[in-house]
Amino acid sequence: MSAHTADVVLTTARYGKDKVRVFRVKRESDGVHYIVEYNVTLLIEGDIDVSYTKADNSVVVATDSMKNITYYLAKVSDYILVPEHFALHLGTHVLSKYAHLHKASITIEQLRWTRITVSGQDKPHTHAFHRDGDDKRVIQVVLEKTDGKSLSAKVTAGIADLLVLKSTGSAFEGFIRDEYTTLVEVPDRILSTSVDLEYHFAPVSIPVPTDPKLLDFSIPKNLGEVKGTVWDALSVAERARQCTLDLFATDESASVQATLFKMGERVITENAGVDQATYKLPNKHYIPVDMNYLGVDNLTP
Ligand SMILES: O=c1[nH]c(=O)c2[nH]c(=O)[nH]c2[nH]1
Repeated sequence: MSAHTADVVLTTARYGKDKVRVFRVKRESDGVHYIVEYNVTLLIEGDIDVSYTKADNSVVVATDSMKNITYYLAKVSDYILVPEHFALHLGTHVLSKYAHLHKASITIEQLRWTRITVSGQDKPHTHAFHRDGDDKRVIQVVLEKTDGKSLSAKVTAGIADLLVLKSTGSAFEGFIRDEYTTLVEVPDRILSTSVDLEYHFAPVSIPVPTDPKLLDFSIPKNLGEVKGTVWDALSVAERARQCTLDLFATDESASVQATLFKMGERVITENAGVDQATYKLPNKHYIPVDMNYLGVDNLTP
């Protein structure tokens, strides 16, 4: 809202449902189960001003209905196992169903569940899983109506809370020394951070579905031809996580900044459809305790 002396106008309006918890088991005929756990946020925009300015609820899709739509699609969508694709399906469904809505923003946070490998068995278990990390996949999809026949889709994906530490292979030297500097230069230090990554896929266009059940959302069949794009989202996510860990482990780090840039470079060069990457690597300090007063050197590794 913006205020003037004479009147107050509504400039933008957006609402929706936060943290819809979704857990889906996909049972294959060979007895193998696939599971996903998501926290889904769905926000919508469109011709909804009168619900704010005139108390007219006739344009309001209840947030409770948004939760039900999310549950319904989680049950019936073929795309549930890939959060980027599920978010595209959910947004496409909502914008096709409600003509007065123009824009949908979906965020999905995916929790880790990895198959247990039972001692003595060569294959991972068919239906038992463990949480093998606190890091999450985070997906954001913004879908907007363009010409009535198609939707423009901006998809970003990434990682949150991937906690890493290395006990050597990291230096920090040569930085500005002036009257504010107390930090000691070190050729070798412990480096730890909680990795936060967001990468942008090149924008895509999605046809508006014509099926009465609005479930004819479809993605290209031949994933081989789309390596590194949004249609290859699971492999992109695996490569992004693995190259982040690889670089963190192997880079002789001159600084967080220099290591961060190398990570971003790898994410972009390994994935043809990714045109931008943003890392946040907050330094988690492990400062050695000075024990020289006890005659013990704890400052030299
Ligand atoms: O890799 C680092 N970059 C910095 O900019 C910085 N600043 C700081 O105090 N320690 C570090 N480490």
